[in-house]
Amino acid sequence: MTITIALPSKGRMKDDAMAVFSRAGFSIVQTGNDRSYRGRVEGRDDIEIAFLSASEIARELGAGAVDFGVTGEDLVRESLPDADRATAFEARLGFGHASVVVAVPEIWLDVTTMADLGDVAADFRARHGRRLAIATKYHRLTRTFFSKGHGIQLYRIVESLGATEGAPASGAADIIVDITSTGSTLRANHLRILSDGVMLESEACLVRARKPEHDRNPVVAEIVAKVRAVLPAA
Ligand SMILES: Nc1ncnc2c1ncn2[C@@H]1O[C@H](COP(=O)(O)OP(=O)(O)OP(=O)(O)O)[C@@H](O)[C@H]1O
Ligand SMILES: O=P(O)(O)OC[C@H]1O[C@H](OP(=O)(O)OP(=O)(O)O)[C@H](O)[C@@H]1O
Repeated sequence: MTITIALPSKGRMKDDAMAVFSRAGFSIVQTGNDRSYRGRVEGRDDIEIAFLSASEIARELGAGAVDFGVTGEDLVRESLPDADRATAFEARLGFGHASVVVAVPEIWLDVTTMADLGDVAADFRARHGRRLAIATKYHRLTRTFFSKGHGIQLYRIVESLGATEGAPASGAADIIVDITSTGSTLRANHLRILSDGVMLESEACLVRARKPEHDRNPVVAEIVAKVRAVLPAA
């Protein structure tokens, strides 16, 4: 059985993922040209590489269409209803660090915690005639964090696929849930992270699709062991 590893098809995440595999002894060559979405590992015809977008990798892992993937934990948890049942996070790779956060306009001076936000949400309709609107592309993570984590049920999610931080200023939403790394986009848009508003601290991970046949496949164990061996001790 050939083992398929899905790697990000572009950007720093692609370069960093290829570098980890190379250090682990799997030297990846893109077949065809630079734009090709297929690759192989030098000297190994039992491993196949697929280059996909980071969010596609999460979905393909969920569908079991690939055996391994390198992608952000945020995308796996957002894409899959029961990420830990469908996949195994085999290694945290030490790059692609970003946090998924709840951020409110800086001028909401008396809203510093999720409990404060719960109070705002509870009487938002009475005050404004509508529910609190949250702009995000992280629907599943937001629902879980707000409803299960903090008992906040009164809100509406506004789909946002880009420039999410601009939504409060444009009036498209009241607050946001988005990814941040340096925080500069939030600051530029006069938004502030709630003190307990970090939903997930994500980074790129080596993720395995859970499949029964992996248990007795030495190549699966080899890939996990060799990648783990080149990571700095946690
Ligand atoms: N500053 C950052 N901004 C956005 N994503 C980041 C940042 N730092 C790390 N990441 C991580 O990178 C991943 C997203 O990568 P990318 O934008 O390439 O994915 P994608 O949304 O699938 O791409 P595409 O827009 O082509 O569909 C996420 O896991 C995210 O956590
Ligand atoms: O905290 P910061 O360092 O300012 O980074 C956060 C920003 O980076 C991402 O945008 P990016 O353009 O990288 O990707 P996206 O638009 O696909 O989300 C993200 O959506 C934020 O807007």
